[in-house]
Amino acid sequence: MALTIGLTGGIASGKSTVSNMLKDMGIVIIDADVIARKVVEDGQDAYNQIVQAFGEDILLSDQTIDRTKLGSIVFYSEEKRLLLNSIVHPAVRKQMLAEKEEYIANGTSTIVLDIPLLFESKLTSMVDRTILVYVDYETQLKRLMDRNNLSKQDAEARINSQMPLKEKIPLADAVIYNNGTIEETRIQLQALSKEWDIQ
Ligand SMILES: CC(C)(COP(=O)(O)OP(=O)(O)OC[C@H]1O[C@@H](n2cnc3c(N)ncnc32)[C@H](O)[C@@H]1O)[C@@H](O)C(=O)NCCC(=O)NCCS
Ligand SMILES: Nc1ncnc2c1ncn2[C@@H]1O[C@H](COP(=O)(O)OP(=O)(O)OP(=O)(O)O)[C@@H](O)[C@H]1O
Repeated sequence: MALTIGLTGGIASGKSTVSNMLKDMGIVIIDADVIARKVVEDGQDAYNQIVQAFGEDILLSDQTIDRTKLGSIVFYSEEKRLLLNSIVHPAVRKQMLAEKEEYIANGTSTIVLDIPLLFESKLTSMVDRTILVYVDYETQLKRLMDRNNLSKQDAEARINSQMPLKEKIPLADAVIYNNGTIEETRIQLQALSKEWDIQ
């Protein structure tokens, strides 16, 4: 029987770093962020709904969604964020489930769903077990500011739009602590892979 694992964390906590390690081990990854980009491409239902809800001001000259602009709206307004979530999340969920079922039908033994908002959106029923990639707040803030070239204020707005990582620890079946080096993270993942027979 297939094992479906939900990989979660916070923004810039190291999910992609861990999911790339899993990919290198040959594990199948379904990435919610990648799907969330696809379902808002021009011509998709969610695209039309976003333009209707947020106006044409959030479009770039090539008619694609200006993600920086939309981000600067939704990360500073819970109301707008919930509105965007209500448009995008059902389409993401549907696509993730379809991909998961296809992999299961093809006999894949382990499937990892990389979902940043797994706990916030109460999606744990989609998976058998959960892994949290944890970093402390200061490290998360610094890595996010460096990676996305964000001001402290913008980085904090993004972090604060999610459930605090500390509150996710008791909700997860396993925690990978990513404050240290990449190598230290890899060692924790290898130990967990052995324990859970991830292959
Ligand atoms: C707001 C948007 C336009 C910003 O785009 P941008 O390219 O700058 O960021 P990207 O999509 O790569 O997301 C980066 C990270 O931001 C965080 N994040 C994204 N959306 C949200 C949200 N609605 N609430 C909390 N955190 C979020 C996640 O940790 C994600 O990994 C975009 O994130 C979006 O459309 N979000 C709504 C869909 C969503 O919730 N996606 C997350 C997983 S389904
Ligand atoms: N152990 C580590 N040591 C140093 N830098 C790290 C470590 N882990 C991750 N990083 C860096 O921190 C940043 C965030 O990591 P990563 O992209 O893996 O996070 P993420 O959780 O996938 O983020 P998001 O969901 O926002 O895309 C990246 O620039 C990455 O290179």
